[in-house]
Amino acid sequence: MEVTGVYHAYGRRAVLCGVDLRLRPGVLAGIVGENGAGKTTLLRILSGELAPDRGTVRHYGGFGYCPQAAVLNDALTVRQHLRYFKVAYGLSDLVRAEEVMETLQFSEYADERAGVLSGGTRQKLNLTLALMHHPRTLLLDEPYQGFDWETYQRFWDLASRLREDGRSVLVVSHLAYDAERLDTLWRLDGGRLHGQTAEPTA
Ligand SMILES: Nc1ncnc2c1ncn2[C@@H]1O[C@H](COP(=O)(O)OP(=O)(O)OP(=O)(O)O)[C@@H](O)[C@H]1O
Repeated sequence: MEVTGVYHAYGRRAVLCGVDLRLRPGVLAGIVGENGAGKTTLLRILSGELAPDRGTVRHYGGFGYCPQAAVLNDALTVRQHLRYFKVAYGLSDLVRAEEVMETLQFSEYADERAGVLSGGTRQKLNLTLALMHHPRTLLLDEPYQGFDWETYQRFWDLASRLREDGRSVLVVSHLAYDAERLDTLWRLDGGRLHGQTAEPTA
């Protein structure tokens, strides 16, 4: 993924003021920033949900986007969500989705309606829906909110395996607890990305 000169304002409020970012294959990267720094705005632009005022975003291959708030239909079961997304992604089977469910350990909820799931389990489903087509690039907005400690560890194992498999993963969070797990960490401040590691521009 390659991002060049992205600007965005809501009315007169400038939020992004020239964001440049390159994500190579096999890189696990993070963006941190204070509340209101523009992290979600940036991810919405990277995913194509929001058009930037200026600048370009190029994806090389498919990407998955896990938004901060799960977009689930409370009346549908977990399995129905998977079937719906299988069609949307044009997949021939649910093998990858089932693998992710096993890793996150919520396969036993397959026939539960989303409306009765706990916050953490909804987030597991949200993440599975973003991952199930095995995208080249993954964009994750606060992906582990609501996860218990064990699930949190499993999430990072999953992210490491994706990296080993040559995928790129971008995790956006308001806290940098996980800096040592990342290849690259940027801070979003003043509408721009600032490098935080020895190799700031992966
Ligand atoms: N649709 C919108 N219309 C107007 N202003 C918006 C809109 N969305 C976000 N903003 C403003 O843009 C700024 C950046 O918001 P954004 O949600 O991108 O920040 P964030 O870094 O993700 O914050 P948080 O950590 O609290 O989730 C904030 O001041 C917010 O109030």
